[in-house]
Amino acid sequence: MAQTTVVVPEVGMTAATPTACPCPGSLFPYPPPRAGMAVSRKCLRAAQAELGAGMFLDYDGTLSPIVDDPDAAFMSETMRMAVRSVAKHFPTAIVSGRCRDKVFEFVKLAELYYAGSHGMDIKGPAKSSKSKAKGVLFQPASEFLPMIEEVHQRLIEETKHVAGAKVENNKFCVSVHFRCVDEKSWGALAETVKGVMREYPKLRMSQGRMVFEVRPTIKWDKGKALEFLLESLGFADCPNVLPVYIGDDRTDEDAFKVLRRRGQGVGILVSKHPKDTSASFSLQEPAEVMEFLLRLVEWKQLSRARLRLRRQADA
Ligand SMILES: O=P(O)(O)OC[C@H]1O[C@H](O[C@H]2O[C@H](CO)[C@@H](O)[C@H](O)[C@H]2O)[C@H](O)[C@@H](O)[C@@H]1O
Repeated sequence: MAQTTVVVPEVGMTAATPTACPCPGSLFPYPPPRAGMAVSRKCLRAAQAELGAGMFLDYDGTLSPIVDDPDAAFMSETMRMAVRSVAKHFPTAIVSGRCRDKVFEFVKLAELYYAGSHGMDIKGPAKSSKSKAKGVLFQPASEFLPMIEEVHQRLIEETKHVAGAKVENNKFCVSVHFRCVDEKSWGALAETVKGVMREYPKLRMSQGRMVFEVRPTIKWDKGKALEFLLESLGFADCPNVLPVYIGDDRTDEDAFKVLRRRGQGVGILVSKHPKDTSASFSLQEPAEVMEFLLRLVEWKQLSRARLRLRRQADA
């Protein structure tokens, strides 16, 4: 059954209900006073103690700033360098609503894992990697490909009269963007999309940041993708592994919930505004995400150097 959603602007949907940080020993509640560096303490401690960690990063709004044109959501070269550096120390995955090929075109790092289409298209690193899950490929919604292609065409046809609307094919799901649509037409556009959805009971509609997202009703989301990746990486039952998931959107909440339920790792919400969230920490914007990643790398390098010195002294 197609899900119905109410159109709300992204700022308007915030709910000022800060969640207390669930991590024992962590220093700052959500949202921290100055999110930027506060958030990194627990992760840094892990890096320092030579514990393993896995980085799971959403793309839009997390690694790249939100822009009007989805095809122009480029990440900066410095952000790319930060992600590349972090991936040298921790297995790193991009978990995005975008089609996997498209997000790879933006990120351009072959050594990462990519989970595109909200986790419905997972692939391990192409480049030589020491990782256990190198050859992994998982597509739980492949039977929906023809239906998604059909609904994509239908949505293009049905929304072509709405100025500013843009339909994006994300392979196992479809996005209908309304960021550039006049606010007065949002309701009508939502009705049009819902009308098409009624013909496809095996698909459902949800709402992201100024976007309607159409996808299969299967029980698969970014949270399931995160669990799949943790399993593939051999991290599932390792208390000394600290997965870090960073994301800005409603769909990232599924991943935050997984971490909370498992009592493993930390979820970090990227938002300038307080929101209802299952994340434990927040960063305000992609620039802070970059700073956080670089700090993590710095501390990891420092801890390695410290360990080397200690070993030399003990020898
Ligand atoms: O899971 P994500 O990587 O965050 O992908 C979610 C959607 O991101 C993109 O749309 C969003 O970013 C666009 C570019 O900044 C912006 O114009 C749009 O309003 C946002 O919703 C992407 O285009 C969608 O297909 C993804 O589903």
